[in-house]
Amino acid sequence: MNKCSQCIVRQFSSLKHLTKEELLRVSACKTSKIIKKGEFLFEEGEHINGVFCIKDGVCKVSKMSENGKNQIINLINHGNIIGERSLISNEVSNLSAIALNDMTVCFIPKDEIMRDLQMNAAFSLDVLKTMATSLKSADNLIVDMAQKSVKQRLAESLLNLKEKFGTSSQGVIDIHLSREDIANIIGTATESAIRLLSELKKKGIIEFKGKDIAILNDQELEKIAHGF
Ligand SMILES: Nc1ncnc2c1ncn2[C@@H]1O[C@@H]2COP(=O)(O)O[C@H]2[C@H]1O
Repeated sequence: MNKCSQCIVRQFSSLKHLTKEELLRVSACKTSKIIKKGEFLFEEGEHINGVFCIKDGVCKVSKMSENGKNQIINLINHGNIIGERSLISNEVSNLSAIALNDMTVCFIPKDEIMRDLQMNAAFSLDVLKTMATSLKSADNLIVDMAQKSVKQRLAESLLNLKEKFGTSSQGVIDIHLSREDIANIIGTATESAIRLLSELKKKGIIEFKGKDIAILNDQELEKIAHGF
């Protein structure tokens, strides 16, 4: 079994604050899992009973509304922990998490994480900091949804995706998203997302390489994102 103390992604998450003894206990009770592209880590309404530490791969966290529309709240990659909110609030998960590509994750059971949260203030504070940051991004998402046009949200999302995932050697944004995923990030119908992407392509601002997208003119996209 891989030891948490030797895990390279630990430095990116709150787990970096755990002591040697705490890490040994976590290593002893965690389970490593491979989650294939398209599989659920957990579903909305499920008792997760622990947290997932993402070692490799990316998942989307999303919520299904009553009218059957799916809103992607965030894309979460390696070095992050997910599932901490419902663990702390002792509720079922408010969101689903689905793998966007093959993932390697470690599941740490609730009892161990609760014990660490109670005993290790630096760890708890870091978990709080992460939750505060994601609350801030959720604030921004609400305002963007209410005040920005779909076109602005698309431009902003493409720039954010490029910043977060970088570009591959082919020059495309280095995360494979379906057109439906893009629509679910910006909160519109898939057909509208496709139409707006084609408009950006016609203007030479982006280009398609297969299903993937390369940004050719960041400045123009910034202008659109700001409503110009
Ligand atoms: N805006 C966000 N940014 C990053 N992570 C989030 C965001 N919203 C939810 N999550 C994570 O997704 C998880 C879904 O299950 P939980 O609510 O237990 O815990 C949540 C967080 O770990």
